[in-house]
Amino acid sequence: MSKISKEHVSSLLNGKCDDIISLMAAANSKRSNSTITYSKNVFLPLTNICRNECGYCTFKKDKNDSDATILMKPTEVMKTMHRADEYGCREALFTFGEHPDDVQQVKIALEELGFESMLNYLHFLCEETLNQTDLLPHSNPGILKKSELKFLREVNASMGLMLETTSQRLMKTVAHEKSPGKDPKLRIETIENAGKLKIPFTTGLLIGIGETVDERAESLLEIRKLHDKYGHIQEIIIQNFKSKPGIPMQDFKEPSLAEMVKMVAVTKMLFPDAGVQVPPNLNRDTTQIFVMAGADDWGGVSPITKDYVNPEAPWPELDELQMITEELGFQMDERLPVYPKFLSEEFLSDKIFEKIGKE
Ligand SMILES: O=c1nc2n(C[C@H](O)[C@H](O)[C@H](O)CO)c3cc(O)ccc3cc-2c(=O)[nH]1
Ligand SMILES: C[C@H]1O[C@@H](n2cnc3c(N)ncnc32)[C@H](O)[C@@H]1O
Ligand code: MET
Ligand code: SF4
Repeated sequence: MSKISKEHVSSLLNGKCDDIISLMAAANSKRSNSTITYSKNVFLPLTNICRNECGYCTFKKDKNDSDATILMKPTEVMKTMHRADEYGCREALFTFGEHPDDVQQVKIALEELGFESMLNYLHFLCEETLNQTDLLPHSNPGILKKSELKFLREVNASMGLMLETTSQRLMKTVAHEKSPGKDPKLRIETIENAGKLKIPFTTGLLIGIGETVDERAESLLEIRKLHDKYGHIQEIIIQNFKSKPGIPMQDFKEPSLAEMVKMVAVTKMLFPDAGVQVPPNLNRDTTQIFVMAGADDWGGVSPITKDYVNPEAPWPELDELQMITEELGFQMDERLPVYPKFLSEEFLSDKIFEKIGKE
């Protein structure tokens, strides 16, 4: 499968009705069992200050905005963490703006707490999480250097970075023109370094931000290439762009159901050895179709926090997810933020391995 050409992938992504139905059936047959996995998580948006300005994002705030979170304090983070622990959550998802400490206000807030940098603070919070709760950290803080990945690996069960797209062209369009951190070269480098360091890794694509079908094919093949080389990709998120009032891309058309179905099915065809996630909260009415097209993971679902990146899209209740899963003849299966095949000393730091091993 890894020898498949870009032309072939593009032609699958351009398929019409009958082709799509065959593609869905083929992708559905690639699943390894009849379970749809999910992770019970808590979302910790440590800061919404970000050096980038993606044309689709409402998460990032300006430092002067009244609703900016310059920095969540340790007491606030750990209070939410303990509540998550009581609810039985197992994943602490640390997602926030990229290089926030380039901004003076964040830098000062960190210094007041005694931290030199955002990543030192993140490391501290991950360690506190491991020491005080049963949750396992999964951090997704944007692009990282190899040394930074190595430092965070000690205290993360897995890490994540959306590739978004391999399209260099989008660096000159409204999607990414103000986002140096979305340069595909830098994102690929981060994912590659995570592979060298044997970090179980979640990545994904954002569909509908101006990329062409060929560029979608190229993006999938790039992830396939990285996974062939390092074997560290645990999950691929196929995320559909949601238009929101006030964003620079508000007039962009959201991807159609057919486009998304083809994308999900082709992803499962190319990655029978990884989870394929379509966020259920962004597809309330169409979620089951993606399962029929080969998706096998619901991602992080939180009983106590919202999706701060898409706050207008509440996560379905677990009961509802269970109903729509079982209606299709599948079973829900809770997973940790690290997939079972990576539960080894090779892919986990001593600290994480010991913590999980004690269960
Ligand atoms: O709830 C969300 N979880 C997001 N997650 C978490 C994800 O849903 C799950 O927690 C992972 O499946 C954990 O393995 C991300 C994880 C990444 O590594 C990279 C990007 C995302 C993006 C989101 C997101 O927009 N919303
Ligand atoms: C955390 C992830 O959320 C995604 N993201 C950011 N903004 C949007 C949007 N408007 N619609 C869908 N996904 C979005 C990006 O892919 C980012 O990496
Ligand atoms: N800012 C990071 C990125 O875009 C994390 C997700 S968006 C809040 O990669
Ligand atoms: S998507 Fe991430 S990198 Fe882009 S502006 Fe939003 S927070 Fe920053």
